[in-house]
Amino acid sequence: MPKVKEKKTRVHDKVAMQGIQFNKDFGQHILKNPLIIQAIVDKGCIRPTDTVLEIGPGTGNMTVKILEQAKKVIACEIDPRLVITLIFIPRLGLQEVPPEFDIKDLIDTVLTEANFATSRARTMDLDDFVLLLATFNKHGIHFA
Ligand SMILES: C[S@@+](CC[C@H](N)C(=O)[O-])C[C@H]1O[C@@H](n2cnc3c(N)ncnc32)[C@H](O)[C@@H]1O
Repeated sequence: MPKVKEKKTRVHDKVAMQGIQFNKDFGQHILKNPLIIQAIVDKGCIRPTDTVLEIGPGTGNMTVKILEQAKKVIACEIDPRLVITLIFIPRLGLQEVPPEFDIKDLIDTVLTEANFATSRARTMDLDDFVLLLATFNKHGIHFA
C-alpha cells in the first residue's frame, strides 16, 4: 500500500521556522500528525456548547481542532515563547496568569472555607454540593 505523507500542521511549521527549541523539562513533545490530533479530540465527544480547559496547548495544534467542536477553549500554557504562537489562533482569548497565582492554594482556600477540606464526595448531599459550588463561584471559579 502506498505510504500517505501527512501534512504537518500550520502552527507547528510556524514554530519550526522561528527555530524555537522545545524544552523537555516542560514535557514539550509537540503532536504533529493531524490525524492523531483529530482522533484524540474526537474521543472527547465535545459538544458545541462545551467550554474546554486545555492545559499545555503548546503550539496550539490541538487547540484549533478543539475550537472546531467547542463553544470556547480556555488554554493554559506555561511557556511564553509558545503563548506567542497562540496569538494567531482565532477565537482563542489570551489572558496572562500572574506568577504568584497558584490554583492548588485557591482550591484549598475554597474547600477550607466551605468546610469540605476533609469531606469525600460520596458523603455530600445536594445542599453541600450547592454550597461548594457557591464558594467556588465567590472565588471566581465558575462551572458550566
Ligand atoms: C506534551 S506538550 C503538549 C503540547 C500540545 N498539547 C500538543 O498536543 O502538541 C505539553 C505542554 O504543556 C506545557 N506545560 C508544561 N507544564 C505546564 C504547566 N504547569 N502549566 C501549563 N502548561 C504547561 C508545555 O510547555 C507544553 O507546551
